[in-house]
Amino acid sequence: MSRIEIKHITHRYQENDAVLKDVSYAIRSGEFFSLLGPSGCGKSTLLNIIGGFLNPTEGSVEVDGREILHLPSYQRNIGMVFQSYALFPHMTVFKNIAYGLSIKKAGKDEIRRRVAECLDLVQLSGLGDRMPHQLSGGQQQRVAIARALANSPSILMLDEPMGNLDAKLRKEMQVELRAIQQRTGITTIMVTHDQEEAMSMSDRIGIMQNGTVQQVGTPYEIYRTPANSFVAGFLGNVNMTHAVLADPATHTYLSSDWTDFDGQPVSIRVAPENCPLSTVGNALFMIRPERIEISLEPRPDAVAVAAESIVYVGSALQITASFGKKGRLFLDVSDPFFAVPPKVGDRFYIAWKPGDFRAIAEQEAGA
Ligand SMILES: Nc1ncnc2c1ncn2[C@@H]1O[C@H](COP(=O)(O)OP(=O)(O)OP(=O)(O)O)[C@@H](O)[C@H]1O
Repeated sequence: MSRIEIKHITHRYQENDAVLKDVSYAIRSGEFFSLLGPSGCGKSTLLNIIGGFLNPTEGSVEVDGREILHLPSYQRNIGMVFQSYALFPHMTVFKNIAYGLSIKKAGKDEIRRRVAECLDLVQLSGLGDRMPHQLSGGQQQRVAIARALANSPSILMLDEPMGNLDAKLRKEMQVELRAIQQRTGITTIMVTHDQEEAMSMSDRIGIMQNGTVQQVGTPYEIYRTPANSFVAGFLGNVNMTHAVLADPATHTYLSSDWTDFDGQPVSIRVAPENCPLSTVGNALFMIRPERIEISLEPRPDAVAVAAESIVYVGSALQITASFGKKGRLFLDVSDPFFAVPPKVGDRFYIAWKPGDFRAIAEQEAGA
C-alpha cells in the first residue's frame, strides 16, 4: 500500500497550451481514487505521467514521500490496466500473467505459484492454457488485471478499464474489480468519464475540467455539496437557477429563471446553513431532481408545473416539467408514484424543503 502525492503538475505537449494546469492530488494509502472528467480534460495525460510514460513540464510525483519522476516506468512498481487490455495475442493466459515475473527472472516455481494466485484472485483458475482470443471480453479484462497484479505492485492504475464491455458486464466487473481491490488493499487510481462508475467504485473522486482540479471528495460529498456549477452538472442531473434575495428574515429568494403560470417569479426558501452567500443578495442555487416533492392536488406551498417529456426507466419516471411562463426543471419520481403515468401536458404540483436547495459557486473562472 502506497501513498501518492501529485504536486503542482503542469504539462504542455510541444509548445501548445497547458493541458494540465497546476494539478495537485494526495491519494491515500489503500484508497480507490477515480479521476473523473469530460473527454480531453487531461486524465490520461496525468496517468501517463504517474506511470512514467510522459515527463511533465513542471511539478513532482511522490510515492511514500519519495520523488519518482526520475525513475523509468519499470522501476515504479505500478501495475497498469488499459481499456484495450493490451494482452499479448500469441501467448497463453498463463504466459501473459507470467510475463513481468519472467522479465524479472523469477524462478519457475515462484512464477507458477504467483500466476495461480492471480488466476484465483480474478476467478479464472483453470483457464491458464487458453489463448486470449478464446476468452470473452470480461475474461480478457480479468487476465489484464491479473497480469497487472502479478508483480505485486504497490499501485494499480486503470485507464477506462471497463470501456470495452457491454452495460451489464460493465456493472458486474465494477463490483468484481472493487472486490479485488479491497481484498488486495492496493492503492488504485482509475481514469473514467463515467460518473456512475466513479460513484459506485471509489473511496474518493477527483473531478477535473480543462486540465484543472475542480473538487476532491467522497462520492457522497461531491454529489451532495458540489464545489461549483460544473461539478454539480457533471455528476448526475441537477436543476439550477439564479435567484435574488427577497426576504432576508426568512431566507426567501425569487428565481430569475423560473416564472409560474401567473407570470410571478418562483419563490425559494433556503435553509440558512445551505446559503453561505445569502448576504450577497443574488446567488446561484441548485436542487437535485429526486429532492423535489410531487403533489397531485394544489397546496399552498406548491407550484404548478406541466409535464414536457416523460421517460420511464423502470425504477423511476424522469420528467421534464415546465413552470408555465418561463423555465423548466428535471424531476425524478420513484415508481410507483403515479397510478397512471402522466402524459405530456398534464399538470401537477411541486414543492421542496428549505434544506433541499443549496447555494453554489458559479463555475470557476479559467476552468
Ligand atoms: N501526444 C499529444 N500531443 C498533443 N496533444 C495531446 C497529446 N495527447 C493528448 N493531447 C491533448 O491533451 C488534452 C488532454 O488529453 P487526455 O488524453 O489527457 O484527456 P482525457 O481526459 O484522458 O480524455 P479522454 O477521456 O478522451 O481519453 C487533449 O486536448 C488532447 O487533445
